[in-house]
Amino acid sequence: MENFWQTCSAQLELELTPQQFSAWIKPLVPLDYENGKLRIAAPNRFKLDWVKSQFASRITALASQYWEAPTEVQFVLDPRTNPARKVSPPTVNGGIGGGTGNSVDAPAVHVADVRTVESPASAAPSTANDFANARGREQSRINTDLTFDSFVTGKANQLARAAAIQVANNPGVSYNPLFFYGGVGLGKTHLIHAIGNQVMADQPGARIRYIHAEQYVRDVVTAYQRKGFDDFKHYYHSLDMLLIDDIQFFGGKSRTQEEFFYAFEALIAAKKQIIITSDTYPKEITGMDDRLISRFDSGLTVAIEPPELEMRVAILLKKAKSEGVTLSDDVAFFVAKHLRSNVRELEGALRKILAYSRFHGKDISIDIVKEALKDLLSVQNRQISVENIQKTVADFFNIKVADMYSKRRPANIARPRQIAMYLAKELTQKSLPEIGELFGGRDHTTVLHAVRKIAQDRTKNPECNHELHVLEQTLKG
Ligand SMILES: Nc1ncnc2c1ncn2[C@@H]1O[C@H](COP(=O)(O)OP(=O)(O)OP(=O)(O)O)[C@@H](O)[C@H]1O
Repeated sequence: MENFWQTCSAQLELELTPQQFSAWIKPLVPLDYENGKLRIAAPNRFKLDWVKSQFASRITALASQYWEAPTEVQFVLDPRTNPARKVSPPTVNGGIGGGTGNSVDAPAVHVADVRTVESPASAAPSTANDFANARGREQSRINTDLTFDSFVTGKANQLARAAAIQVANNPGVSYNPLFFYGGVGLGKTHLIHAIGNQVMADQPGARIRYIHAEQYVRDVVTAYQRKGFDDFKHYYHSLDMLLIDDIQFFGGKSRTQEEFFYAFEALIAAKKQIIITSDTYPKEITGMDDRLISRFDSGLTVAIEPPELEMRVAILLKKAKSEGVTLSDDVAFFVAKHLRSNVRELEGALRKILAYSRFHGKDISIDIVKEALKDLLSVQNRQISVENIQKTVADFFNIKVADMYSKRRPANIARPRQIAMYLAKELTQKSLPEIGELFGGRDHTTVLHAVRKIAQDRTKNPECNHELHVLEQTLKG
């Protein structure tokens, strides 16, 4: 059973984001396996319900595959962390998300769960004492692996890294807040942990806190339930540095935004550093209060772009080296040429290659890579993704990928965006509404307009036709 759990965890780690993996899968403990029934313990009811709804079918499939027989997976509360205890009763109407003036922003999917669980924000300090004691490295939630040393620099992120170093050297002084934005898996989280690590090393007593925006929302919910806003405020307002990740999750959550606004004002006034990440630039975050948007933009806002080829190669070589493996340049180039979207994808591919070569006892060569990444490469070859189209078109017209999702309309951005929409319709199976969604939540009629306009231009304008031809060839590889 232990072996199964290792295999299953390794697989899920590949499939999920690091945050998802460490929040949901890591805390699970396999208990026993008997007569085709596997029991897995979760640390609390909140996690149990969430894991059951989100991951049960995947874990069941992996278990059935492993034991080569249909397996029933049962999730139970971990008896060690849950001696029969009283759970506070659900609040009645008017509680979380009740639509009253007092409502608070439960994370959309968790509303029912959050009400009944003692500590939904299991990673968050939950009592006055915990808040008061939230000191030091452990409480800061800084990941010590994510440092400037392990961060590879290239054109795509050199500005962001320079700003990060500047802020790490002069927290609260140079740029406040510092705001990083960019697509998934491009190193935003890594970079803010790197700042945290450096400041922690320079000032060991500093009260630093890294928090994912979803967790902050849950902290607000918990504070609301326990009438603990004084502790909450005291904790967040007295930090020396707040690193808040993926702030787009605050969109539409007005109570969270209000609390964050107070924390923001208090910290900035006290010259305490705030660093924020988001998948898009401040003005583009949907459902965000204008006062917050203007404050986000009041320090320095820097983009992190998808890594270029040389940087992808450097990342692969460095990551392999840290695993004690030397990759040949040929192999690194091969992988980097085929996988272009983000660093997380590169890491996943490298893990697969290393596992494959260890398992088969063979040295890593291009043939081994082709075998190990068979599924990934065939998907890449067969399917052109909208993400890929956006990146290729942005590169071609020398604009930022983020402009593909942005609401900005200058012609030098609007036209490439229309071309990307046209290509998305031509080269993928996506519907107009799906494409609109992938271009920053635009309406399908906007996509339709773009598709028609570019199709028409193509017939009339040879230069446009040529551009599209080049782009199509590039995308088809
Ligand atoms: N420039 C880089 N050098 C080395 N590793 C990197 C770099 N950029 C990203 N990574 C690694 O890639 C993985 C994904 O990066 P990270 O989690 O920081 O992305 P992100 O931009 O925060 O994405 P998301 O918005 O999905 O959370 C991490 O393991 C990180 O260490």
